[in-house]
Amino acid sequence: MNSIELPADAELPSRHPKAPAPGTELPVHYQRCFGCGDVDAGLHLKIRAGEGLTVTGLFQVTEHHQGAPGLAHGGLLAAAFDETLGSLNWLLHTTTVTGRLETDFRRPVPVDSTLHILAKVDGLAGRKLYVSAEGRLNAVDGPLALTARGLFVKVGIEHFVKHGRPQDIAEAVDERGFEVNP
Ligand SMILES: CCCCCCCC(=O)SCCNC(=O)CCNC(=O)[C@H](O)C(C)(C)COP(=O)(O)OP(=O)(O)OC[C@H]1O[C@@H](n2cnc3c(N)ncnc32)[C@H](O)[C@@H]1OP(=O)(O)O
Repeated sequence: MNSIELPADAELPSRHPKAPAPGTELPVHYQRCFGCGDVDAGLHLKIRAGEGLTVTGLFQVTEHHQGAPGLAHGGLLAAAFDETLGSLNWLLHTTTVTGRLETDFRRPVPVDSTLHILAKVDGLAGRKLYVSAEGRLNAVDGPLALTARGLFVKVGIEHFVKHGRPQDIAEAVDERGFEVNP
């Protein structure tokens, strides 16, 4: 239950034929999402489809994201990785949720930095999607600040309907016929 190692039977899934073209900015998957949505206190991540099974995320670190004076809070950086890794769903046209996320903090991230995140799919085994990412400071080839590995688990729409706060589910259904991920 605790391992995030790519299992021997994992295979690289195919990019979905209707995946957004490389370079396309991915739509907000839920307006009130803390990671990508239109939320005052949110992360306001900008995520684009990349080549193959990759996406890129841009996280502008502001003074609202501090954990120590002038430095980004580690939990928020992990959240930025969670969101970017979760956005790989768009390439597969599947719905997954985070089962496990390991984040290695290799270098402090100052306020006013732009974190360039590159996330990729490493393999799929049954419902388990193995993913990884790296984050670099201020340029795609900037200093390496974070790396992460994640295990996302495929779920059906009932996951959200069953567990989500009813009033938010009802509003989401009203707004767009309920769709959380692509
Ligand atoms: C565009 C979208 C962007 C979205 C970005 C944001 C993404 C998120 O933050 S999602 C929110 C955070 N995550 C959650 O709330 C998930 C909470 N957890 C759950 O709901 C459940 O534990 C869930 C769905 C992950 C798995 O439960 P369930 O469906 O019953 O499946 P279960 O049988 O337990 O697990 C399936 C497989 O995954 C494995 N697994 C599940 N969790 C873990 C884990 N933490 N570590 C290792 N393996 C795990 C199980 O061992 C099992 O493996 P196998 O098939 O080999 O037996």
